[in-house]
Amino acid sequence: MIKFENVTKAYPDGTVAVDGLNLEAPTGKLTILVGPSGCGKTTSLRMINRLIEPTSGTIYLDDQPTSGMDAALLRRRIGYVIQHAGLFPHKTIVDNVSTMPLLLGESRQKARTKALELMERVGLPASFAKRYPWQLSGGQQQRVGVARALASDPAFMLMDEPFSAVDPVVRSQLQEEFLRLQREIGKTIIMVTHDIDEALKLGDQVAVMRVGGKLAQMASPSELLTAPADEFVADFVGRDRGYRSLGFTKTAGAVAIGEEAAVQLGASADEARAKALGAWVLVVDGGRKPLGWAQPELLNGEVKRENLNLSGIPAAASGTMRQLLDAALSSPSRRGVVVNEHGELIGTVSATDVVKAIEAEPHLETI
Ligand SMILES: Nc1ncnc2c1ncn2[C@@H]1O[C@H](COP(=O)(O)OP(=O)(O)OP(=O)(O)O)[C@@H](O)[C@H]1O
Repeated sequence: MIKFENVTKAYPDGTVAVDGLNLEAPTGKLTILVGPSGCGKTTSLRMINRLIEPTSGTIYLDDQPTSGMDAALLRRRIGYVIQHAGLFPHKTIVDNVSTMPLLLGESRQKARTKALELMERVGLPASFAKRYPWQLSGGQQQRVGVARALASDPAFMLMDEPFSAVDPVVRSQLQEEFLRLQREIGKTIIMVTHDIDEALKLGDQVAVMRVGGKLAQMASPSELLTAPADEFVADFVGRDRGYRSLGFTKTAGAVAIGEEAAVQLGASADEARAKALGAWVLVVDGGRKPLGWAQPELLNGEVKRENLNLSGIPAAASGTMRQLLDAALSSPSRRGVVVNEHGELIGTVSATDVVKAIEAEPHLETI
């Protein structure tokens, strides 16, 4: 656990960057600090590993005040990932990742083996080991940054805008991978971002800060969306709150899934016409994985890939109401495709049925 108790930081020029911050980041969870530019997020983070010393108040690491600890030893217990990865430019990737284990006295061989394991874990091929940071893309450098922070197997991690220097597609990929990794490693993490969507997607809990370094609200993502503490938080969390909060509402059993008579790729136009409901028929592969929708009236012979409309986004039966609604709305037939954990067709849902389920059960279990 990382705990802030009444922590204030006033810079020598009088700027109060953080003002009486009380906050607890629970063990094994990902806590996100989010807020507008200049609200004191980075200052708060850097006070934890004492790159910045608080003016007053106490920060605890598992109930021990950090002020009494040796700063260098403290930093070894805490992994630190920053924007642009902050890699050593003159060191190879494997040397970057093994820096900390070497510092901690591990043999070269062991540190190297561990570094290669970690590289694999964050999705970097071993062939990158001998490259230098400038030979990697921004997203790959960020992965190295994460691997390096994990190298000493710290219980705590601080991450300052770790995914902000890459394009939106890579960013989303890195976020997904990171979530998967965190599910395995369960570190106590505090991450800073200015992006509320990132905070809501990744955080177990989210602390919204306002300029002047005060905590506006600390809550789970779904609570922030459904019960913002005040106008500032409501504004910061942004529009589409009702819709976005559905992203935290499980579908499990709440919406009836209808049967959908699908045809396989290569089926005749006659079969497609016979099985179509309205203008559209769903097309699956040999393993019953949905491929897209076809309009039998437009078919010239058998169902081919080029006949398929691919706009529908299938939802997992175990997913959220938002995914289910999105599946229905994105489908050209307006029937949202629902799949099992192997991606095989279960059936379809209509937007009306999803909305009915939401209305019937406004307090469905949230994630
Ligand atoms: N060394 C310093 N001396 C004086 N003021 C500083 C110093 N470092 C930061 N500040 C000020 O403290 C406030 C908080 O800065 P901080 O970097 O913690 O904000 P932030 O929320 O991380 O911002 P951003 O999202 O823009 O990175 C800002 O007003 C900033 O200008």
